[in-house]
Amino acid sequence: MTSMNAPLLASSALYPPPALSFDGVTFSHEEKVLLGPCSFTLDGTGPTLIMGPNGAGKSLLLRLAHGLLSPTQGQVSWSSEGSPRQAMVFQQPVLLRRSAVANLIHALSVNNVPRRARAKLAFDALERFGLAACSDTPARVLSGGQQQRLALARAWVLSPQVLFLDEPTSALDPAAIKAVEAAVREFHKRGTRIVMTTHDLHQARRLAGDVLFLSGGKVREHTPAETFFNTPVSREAQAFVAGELVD
Ligand SMILES: Nc1ncnc2c1ncn2[C@@H]1O[C@H](COP(=O)(O)OP(=O)(O)OP(=O)(O)O)[C@@H](O)[C@H]1O
Repeated sequence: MTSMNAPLLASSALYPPPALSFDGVTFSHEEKVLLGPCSFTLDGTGPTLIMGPNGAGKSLLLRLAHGLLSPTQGQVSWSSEGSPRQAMVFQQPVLLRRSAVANLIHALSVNNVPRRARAKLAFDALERFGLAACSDTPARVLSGGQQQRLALARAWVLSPQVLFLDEPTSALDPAAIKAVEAAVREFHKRGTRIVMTTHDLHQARRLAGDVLFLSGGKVREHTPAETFFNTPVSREAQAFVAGELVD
């Protein structure tokens, strides 16, 4: 599912993208602290890859950043005035029961893009993401990789300043993973802030500008990617990079 929560501008994303700050953010459920307290700022060029073992709190952090969850304590803020235009792509894309192109046109319509501009924007995005031949195919009949590219195309037409991706390739084969990574690079080149979770160390090495490493609901490390992979500081990150089983 792609969700937008700021007015859509006709232009592409503005550069540099807004910085994201967590200030003492905690998320608790039934009195149990699941995440935090977390304090960090994402103000580099990224992409930011969020890594850590199962249950570390990666998805919670992404959902708090995107505003799908509210912190129990602390504040999530942006350097921009108000919340930037942002989209989120999930592991399992949520697509409407209609054609690929109609999914994009619907997204443009609900974001108040003028009717006359919608078809061109939609077809251009399908072409960019290698889906031109599938424009009339029902979205839910597309392969998993095509569906994920359609979810990315739907985000693309809305020119987000920030794109969150939660394990977008964990259900895909290598060719589909390559296509999704190429799409992520396209967003990055356009100046969109990318914040993405992955379990895949190789993928993180290919994509990351910086790495935010979580374990046990805490941020253990936030460093440039090179530092994270070559000289991780925390014991947890050292074990993770070494491929040991971390919990
Ligand atoms: N809405 C929620 N309410 C209660 N508990 C939750 C909620 N969302 C997640 N949790 C719990 O919070 C912890 C962190 O979950 P989260 O999904 O963020 O981990 P993760 O690092 O993304 O893990 P994985 O790599 O397995 O996807 C887990 O113990 C999970 O069961």
